[in-house]
Amino acid sequence: MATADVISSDVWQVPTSNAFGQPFRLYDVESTRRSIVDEFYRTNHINQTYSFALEMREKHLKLNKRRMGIWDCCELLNEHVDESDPDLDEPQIEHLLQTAEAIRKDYPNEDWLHLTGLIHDLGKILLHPDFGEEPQWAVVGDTFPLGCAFDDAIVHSQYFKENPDYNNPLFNTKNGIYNEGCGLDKLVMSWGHDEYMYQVMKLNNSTLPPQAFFVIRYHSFYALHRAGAYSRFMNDFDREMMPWLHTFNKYDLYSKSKVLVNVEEVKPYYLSLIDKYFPIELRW
Ligand SMILES: O[C@H]1[C@H](O)[C@@H](O)[C@H](O)[C@@H](O)[C@H]1O
Ligand SMILES: [Fe+2]
Ligand SMILES: [Fe+2]
Repeated sequence: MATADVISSDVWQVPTSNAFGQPFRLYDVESTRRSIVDEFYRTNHINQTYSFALEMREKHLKLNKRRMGIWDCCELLNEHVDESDPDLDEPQIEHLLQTAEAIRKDYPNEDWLHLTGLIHDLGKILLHPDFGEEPQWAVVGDTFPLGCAFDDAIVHSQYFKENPDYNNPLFNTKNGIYNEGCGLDKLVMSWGHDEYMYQVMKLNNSTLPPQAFFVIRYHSFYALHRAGAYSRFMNDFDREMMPWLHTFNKYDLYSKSKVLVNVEEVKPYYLSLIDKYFPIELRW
């Protein structure tokens, strides 16, 4: 049998361009999604203040909006497209499965990391009417700490000039209200799907390992995991977790593509992982 024309590879291939044929995470050049993404970051940077983040914690961490299982949430998220993303305009369930399947190819034995891929963006459910239909700027996009100066490494940092915290002397010094080495856990991050999902996992007693919690909580903190900004706030635990965040990011970012995963085909495998690490029904 002739097999020479079948190119198969055992490792997942990192693509060189996104679904629109451009490099990933280009925010400053003309691109298909530029105006949507630009406007997204303008409103995000103006409105994400320290007090707003605290208000949103108060509003959403009671987890009194809905009861459902992890897979139900994946399906519910299907109708939403992320306006902050220059690299993808597919429904979210595809992004979740693309991430998880790419990880699975390279780390066949780390089932917890497959499931982390599947669930990492489920916090975007805050866009749904049952959760108050939060605006995109309060749910998606990169995250950053509040209560200290905004770093230039944050995407579109020019828009922070109109953020009320920018001129608040309590918050606008280098370290603001924090001490170096205090640990990332002490930082109040801009509100969004990362922190929400981290808390959902924690408050519903997921048995996933600490690495999974860390990855989900900080996967949008590009200023840190890509540029090293704010690393002065890390403690030993954070430094131990960090390599997993770097590994995860490769699959989260570069698996975005127009080649879609067949949902029904992989569903039984992911249902078995959900069953292993989560209760049947969670509070959201
Ligand atoms: O546009 C994307 C998207 O919203 C992702 O879910 C988030 O994790 C990224 O940080 C962001 O750049
Ligand atoms: Fe995300
Ligand atoms: Fe993602």
